[in-house]
Amino acid sequence: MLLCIDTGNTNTVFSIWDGDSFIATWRTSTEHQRTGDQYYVWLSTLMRFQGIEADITEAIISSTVPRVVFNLRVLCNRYFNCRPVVVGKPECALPMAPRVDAGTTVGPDRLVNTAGAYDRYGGDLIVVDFGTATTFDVVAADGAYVGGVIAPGVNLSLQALHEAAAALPHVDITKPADVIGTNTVACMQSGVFWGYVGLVREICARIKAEYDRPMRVIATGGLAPLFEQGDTLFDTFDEYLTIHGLTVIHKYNKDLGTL
Ligand SMILES: Nc1ncnc2c1ncn2[C@@H]1O[C@H](COP(=O)(O)OP(=O)(O)O)[C@@H](O)[C@H]1O
Ligand SMILES: CC(C)(COP(=O)(O)O)[C@@H](O)C(=O)NCCC(=O)O
Ligand SMILES: [K+]
Repeated sequence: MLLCIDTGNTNTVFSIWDGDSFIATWRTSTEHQRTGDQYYVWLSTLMRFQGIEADITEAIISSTVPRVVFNLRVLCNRYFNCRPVVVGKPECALPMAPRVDAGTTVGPDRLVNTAGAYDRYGGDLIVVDFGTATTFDVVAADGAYVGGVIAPGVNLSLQALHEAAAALPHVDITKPADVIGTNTVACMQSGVFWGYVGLVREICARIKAEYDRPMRVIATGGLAPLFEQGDTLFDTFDEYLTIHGLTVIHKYNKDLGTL
């Protein structure tokens, strides 16, 4: 069975696959101090709790936080006796190389989203991933990542208001019914939520104008559903796009015979 690990700056998602069948997925916070042993205690407890007897023999890792990779490698080596494929490392081949400025390191999550989205939806896409940062990835007709946009994440924007202004509290994001807030919290939520709707709409419109071919917009990431409701920002919402991308890249490397 295959263990897929997707580490973002806030959360790390583990998922287990048996060939094309999805077995389970779990999420934990991303902390670079966590050791391989700690990951295993957490993971094996959840597996036992759900009665999953997974015989993990292969693993693939994508991490936007380079320093956690060491301990994730230890987890795979020590407890699953396998060498994980790490997206972004030279030994991990990609179905299509990114076409970006020389010397640019594209976030592995964006490469994974690109591979997953191309496999499921074909090319000419904008993938919007609502993570710690909100990324827009442009996937060309041939499936290559050809650039995009990085915007401050939704929660990051709220946190920045709280941290920079003495009188602004910590607030969770929600979709406000009205635009005109009648208290501080409602004003903040309105600013970030409706501001974000505008940000997504404007960036997608400008990408489409610049790209000059019809494109579809695919949304993913923890907060994407919040922006899905009632607004026509996206063509498709795909919660499991990144996980799917990891399975696609793993299969690609396996088929090459390099694993
Ligand atoms: N289902 C959810 N509901 C509300 N907030 C969420 C949910 N999932 C994630 N978040 C929040 O969205 C932000 C981005 O999370 P996530 O997509 O896990 O980011 P990353 O991939 O960068 O680690 C975080 O602040 C997280 O707490
Ligand atoms: C933009 C990101 C911080 C998003 O990470 P996330 O929100 O998933 O934690 C990550 O993709 C990254 O570190 N990228 C490197 C720069 C680039 O992609 O161009
Ligand atoms: K992400």
